[in-house]
Amino acid sequence: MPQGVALTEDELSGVVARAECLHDAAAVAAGIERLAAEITAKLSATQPLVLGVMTGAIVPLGRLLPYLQFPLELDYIHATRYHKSTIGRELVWLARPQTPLRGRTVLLVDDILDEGHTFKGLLDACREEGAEAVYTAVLADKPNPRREPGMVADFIGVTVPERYVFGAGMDYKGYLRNLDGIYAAHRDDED
Ligand SMILES: O=P(O)(O)OC[C@H]1O[C@H](OP(=O)(O)OP(=O)(O)O)[C@H](O)[C@@H]1O
Ligand SMILES: Nc1nc2[nH]cnc2c(=O)[nH]1
Repeated sequence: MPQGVALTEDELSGVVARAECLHDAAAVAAGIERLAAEITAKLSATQPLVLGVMTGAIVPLGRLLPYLQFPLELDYIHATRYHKSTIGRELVWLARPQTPLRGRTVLLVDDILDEGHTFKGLLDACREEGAEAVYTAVLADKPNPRREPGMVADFIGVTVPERYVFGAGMDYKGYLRNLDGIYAAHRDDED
């Protein structure tokens, strides 16, 4: 096994083989197009500042941007609470946006909304920085009974069940973000 690597190729193949495909590549593509249409309808006249929530936003945001054919600025924000694990902990800030938020319409783009603690922290921070309006877009919405009260994404690509999911930007212990579909990990692989 190469140095510094946490999971072997065989272990990762096993995780994928045992997983359930929830949304195949075509369904993910349709979800991205749905997001783009709804975001365009709502925000195309606002010159929004689009903030990708690293790292999970990379794939959905990269796929979304070419469909957003109106003036926008792009920056990123980085806060994490899963740390290559399947269990969320406290939110740790890694990077704040360099673009001033004061008076701006901000669109936060992320891969998944689950318990909502990440978006809660990001929304509070954007408002504290003076954003005029803050919208949220996620590729995958996971309705979770433990969801932070009031946290609902404004724009949703697809819905996933209350399972640990990966692919289309979402990681399994730091891996598998590069799969083109969305998969639910087998219960035995969840911790
Ligand atoms: O709604 P929540 O329960 O707070 O979880 C959602 C967050 O969890 C993941 O981030 P993670 O901390 O794993 O970092 P990542 O973007 O590097 O995957 C995901 O990208 C969301 O930002
Ligand atoms: N990859 C991944 N990240 C998450 N963050 C919160 N829930 C999830 C999930 O189900 N999968």
